[in-house]
Amino acid sequence: MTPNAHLETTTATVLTGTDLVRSFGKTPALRGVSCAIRAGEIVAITGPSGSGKSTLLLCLAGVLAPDAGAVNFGGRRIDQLSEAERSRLRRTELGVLFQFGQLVPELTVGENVALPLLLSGARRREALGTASEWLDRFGVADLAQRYPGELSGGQQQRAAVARSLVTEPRVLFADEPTGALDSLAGEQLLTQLTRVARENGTAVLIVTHEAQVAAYAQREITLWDGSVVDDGSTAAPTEAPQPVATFEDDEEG
Ligand SMILES: Nc1ncnc2c1ncn2[C@@H]1O[C@H](COP(=O)(O)OP(=O)(O)OP(=O)(O)O)[C@@H](O)[C@H]1O
Repeated sequence: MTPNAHLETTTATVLTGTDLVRSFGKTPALRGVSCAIRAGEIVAITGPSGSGKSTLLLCLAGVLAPDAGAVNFGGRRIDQLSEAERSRLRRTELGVLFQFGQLVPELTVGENVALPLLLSGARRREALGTASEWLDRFGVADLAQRYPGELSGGQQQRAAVARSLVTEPRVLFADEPTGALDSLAGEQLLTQLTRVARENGTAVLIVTHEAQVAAYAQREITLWDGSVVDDGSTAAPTEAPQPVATFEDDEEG
């Protein structure tokens, strides 16, 4: 066994927030939040209304700048990037999904899903082909030619999820993604989203106040009044150090 063989079984951290502070006027939303997200893990951000969940998500996604603290993604301080650089990152390596998927009503469902690829310079035919594959993964490929207004809420949100994953981001940020859906449609969406994310190795951060939604996550980060009160790290496999081979072991072996 090599001295660092244990590292090969440790899932790498893909995103970290360190001591994040953010206020809106005199209202503190985050009071020094730190968290680490590993590649491919599905994490729920929970807590009561106003505890800072959405603010944390938006800071980690590079949508909102923290007043203090750092956000590291893939070795880069994304809180220090320009707006143009952050928005490029959100078109490529980070995906963002909101409660209402915000499909563009004038575009077909297929065009909507292809949009992030088109904005990144892909050819129309290829982008539509890839979009159709992603719609298929969410069971709505037959709706590609329709307009968003002709779809149910659940179908629209599945198309929005397909759009948020079409660039195969390393992290998907989802704010109350099932909040506008009935419980059956919400469960279908979460089942498909978590399955596809696992298949692709995409980490997913889901802001939710619903226990049923949090149950789909491997770990729960709980906020209270702008602070983390529990980050589920006792349940996380890499937080508890495992016995590893020492140099002495190697010399003996
Ligand atoms: N754009 C804003 N302008 C002013 N205050 C804001 C803004 N966004 C958030 N806040 C305040 O910051 C605090 C945290 O809000 P945030 O939306 O992050 O909480 P939340 O846990 O996501 O709440 P909810 O579950 O109700 O969506 C709240 O006091 C909220 O009123």
